[in-house]
Amino acid sequence: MTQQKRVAVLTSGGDAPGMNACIRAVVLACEQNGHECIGYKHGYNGLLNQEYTEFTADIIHNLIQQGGTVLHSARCLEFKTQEAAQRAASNLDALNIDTLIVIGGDGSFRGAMHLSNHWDGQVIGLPGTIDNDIAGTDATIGYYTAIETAVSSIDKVRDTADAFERLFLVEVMGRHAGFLALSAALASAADYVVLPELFNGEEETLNDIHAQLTVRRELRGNISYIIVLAENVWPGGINDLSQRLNALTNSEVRPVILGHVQRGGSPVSQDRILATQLGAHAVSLVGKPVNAVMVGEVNGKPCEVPLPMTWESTKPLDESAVQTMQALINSRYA
Ligand SMILES: Nc1ncnc2c1ncn2[C@@H]1O[C@H](COP(=O)(O)OP(=O)(O)OP(=O)(O)O)[C@@H](O)[C@H]1O
Ligand SMILES: O=P(O)(O)OC[C@H]1O[C@](O)(CO)[C@@H](O)[C@@H]1O
Repeated sequence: MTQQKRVAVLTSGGDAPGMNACIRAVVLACEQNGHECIGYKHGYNGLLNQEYTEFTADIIHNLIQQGGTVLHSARCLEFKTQEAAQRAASNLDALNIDTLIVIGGDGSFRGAMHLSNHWDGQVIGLPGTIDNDIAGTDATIGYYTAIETAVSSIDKVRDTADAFERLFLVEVMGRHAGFLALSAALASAADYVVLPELFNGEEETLNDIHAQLTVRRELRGNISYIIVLAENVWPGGINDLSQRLNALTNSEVRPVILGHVQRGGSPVSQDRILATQLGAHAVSLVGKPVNAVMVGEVNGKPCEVPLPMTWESTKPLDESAVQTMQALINSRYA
């Protein structure tokens, strides 16, 4: 028989499809285990301003398929201060909260750790970000949906690229990691992909693209060419790369920034299932002697990882995906 606890949940940092599915799982699992559950709104701002909501059956009804987050999200710079963590701790104590569940990215986990250093309660993180840049979990909630969104957009770009036999540059999100760009490039059969993890500098990249494109044109004539560019890699940004490619390849180059579209939309099944399993597992830890951990998933099984590990280790790109990419995309005409 589990002891009844009071649990609070919040979503923080960039929103991700599946955050709602995760909130739903947390609320339902709490109900199942006899815990009470409240939701703080607007990320850590809600914790500082004591802005929260009691969950009702209405809030979680039909929630699993909705994009965004019903609790809203925020980036709260103030939370980095000692005073903020102390205020958050006393706000949690005032509501007799035993466990705080934070759904967010590595920044949100740093915030969770910061709070944990000032609060006696239990803190559990759940990985929610389209970037998939969190060590200790194979995937993050929202990543799979963002891949689908990027791929369906690139498919559309391809139609017009083909019609005009143009070179297109498509910028994909991911902050400083290339997971989303690599997966989107593989699934959309892009012709070239520029990733932060494998970036060898501007000149080398330009020459490489030029060499690949030249062989391709020799073989197939003046056909379309799609380059996926991970955001924040190219020092001068996508327009600079576009102009330089234009001059170098004597081609009409069009830059497309997919942007925040990648954060929206109804979560795909993989994100719903991941969110549901991780949310339920987090609640199974409530009241247990486990603290300041992220609940992630490795090889299909939930696992607990100390929060600092999630940002102190750098998560590598999947090796076999990189090999496939090198064989079929970037070094196709080697
Ligand atoms: N070092 C820190 N100490 C305390 N709080 C932090 C720290 N770093 C981040 N936070 C809190 O976490 C919030 C979210 O962090 P951040 O903006 O980096 O997004 P994230 O959680 O990494 O998600 P995403 O990368 O998907 O946008 C910050 O706005 C801040 O409130
Ligand atoms: O919505 P904002 O604050 O512009 O943040 C954009 C960043 O957030 C993310 O969408 C999620 O971390 C990144 O991919 C992107 O770099």
